[in-house]
Amino acid sequence: MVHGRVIALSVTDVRFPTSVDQHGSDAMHTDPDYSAAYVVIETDAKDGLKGYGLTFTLGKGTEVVVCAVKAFAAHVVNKELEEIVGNFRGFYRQLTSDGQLRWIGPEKGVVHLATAAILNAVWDLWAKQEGKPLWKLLVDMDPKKLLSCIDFRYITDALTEEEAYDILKKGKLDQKEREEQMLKNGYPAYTTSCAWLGYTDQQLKELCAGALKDGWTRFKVKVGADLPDDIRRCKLIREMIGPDNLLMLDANQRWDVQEAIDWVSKLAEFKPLWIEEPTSPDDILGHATISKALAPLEIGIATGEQCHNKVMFKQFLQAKALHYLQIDSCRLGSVNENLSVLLMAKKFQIPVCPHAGGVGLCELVQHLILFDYISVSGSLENRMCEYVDHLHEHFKYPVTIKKAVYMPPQDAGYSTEMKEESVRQHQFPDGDVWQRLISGQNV
Ligand SMILES: C[C@H](O)[C@@H](O)[C@@H](O)[C@H](O)C(=O)O
Ligand SMILES: [Mg+2]
Repeated sequence: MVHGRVIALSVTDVRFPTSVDQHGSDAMHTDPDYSAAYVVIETDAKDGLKGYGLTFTLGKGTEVVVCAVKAFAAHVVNKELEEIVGNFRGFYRQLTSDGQLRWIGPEKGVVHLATAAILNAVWDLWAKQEGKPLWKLLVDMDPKKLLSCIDFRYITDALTEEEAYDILKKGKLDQKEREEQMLKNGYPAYTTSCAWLGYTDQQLKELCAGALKDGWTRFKVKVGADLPDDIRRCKLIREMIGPDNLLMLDANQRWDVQEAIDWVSKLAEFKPLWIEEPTSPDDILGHATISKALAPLEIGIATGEQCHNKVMFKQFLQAKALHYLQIDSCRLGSVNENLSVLLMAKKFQIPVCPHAGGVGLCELVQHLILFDYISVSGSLENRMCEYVDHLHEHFKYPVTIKKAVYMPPQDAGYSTEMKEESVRQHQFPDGDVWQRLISGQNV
């Protein structure tokens, strides 16, 4: 049973200067400082457990999200935890329907990122109080209880609560076997760490050679800024990984619709499995057009890391505008909204291949994809979870990757907790790391 009354919610602006070495760089985000609005929830319960939550942001964006989290705090503080998770659908609705904050969303952008950070902390605390890793809390949960966490408003034309219940009931069959399989073999992953856009060819070669040695067989390359560069880099990486390993491309929204079709056609010889975010993440029909045009080349469309909410995912699915659905643990309204998207993907038979990386995204999303496999999709076909090898050392319960698979986390919670020392040092602008940078150079 959950217990305790929330007595405090704090939020910290935590930033890592990853742009200095071009880690995380792509065709649109050329100077990304991986950052998080980091939330801690305390209760008056005697167990002393705290809930930790975050949303992933980049540099300056963090201060705006921090402001939004503070604006939401009154909804959480002084509430009994039981009141929150006992009617989680209602609480989700309460946050997303705040009569004043809704105007600057609704359910999208900064307010939605803030909602994610807060609710991620609530889920962490819930799982900790139950003494289970979050994926296991979800796997063990009764379908009716799971459904009571989801707000179905706006999606019932695509997925009714009854249909969702049937999916979850079927998901219970052979669940135990799939759980054991995950505990033994882990969940398949791909790596993006070898080929950020700002890396030199030499770096790309070295990182790729290292990754192959570590057993990686699936690689994502950033493209979209300069075609001759893309051709050279794709050729290099395809030569290194050979014809049988998988190659994915990510343009991070760089092109117009026709431009995307023309550009990707010129990279078809490198046999990419998918092109990710070829155009504006909001352009559902544009993605559908690109998808049709690239079908003869057998290149799929992947998107989702900047898909605002379940309504957009619904339309992407209805319009047949994507082949690989990339949920994000911090862009949607936490586990609650992600559950609805996993269920819609199951109904539309589209594989979920989560977005991860950034700071903390691998730690969080591994729980969701494990639940998806064990209790919803039951399939590994065309499925893999992104992995990026940065900043795990700042987490108290970092991911365990073994030979290119995620091994299920065992510690109670949502793996969201950062090391106190890391938070202190990277707090912006007062942490030591930033003070040193500010005194030495302009940031
Ligand atoms: C700014 C970030 O590193 C993005 O480039 C990254 O999340 C990326 O789109 C990805 O798919 O991993
Ligand atoms: Mg991407």
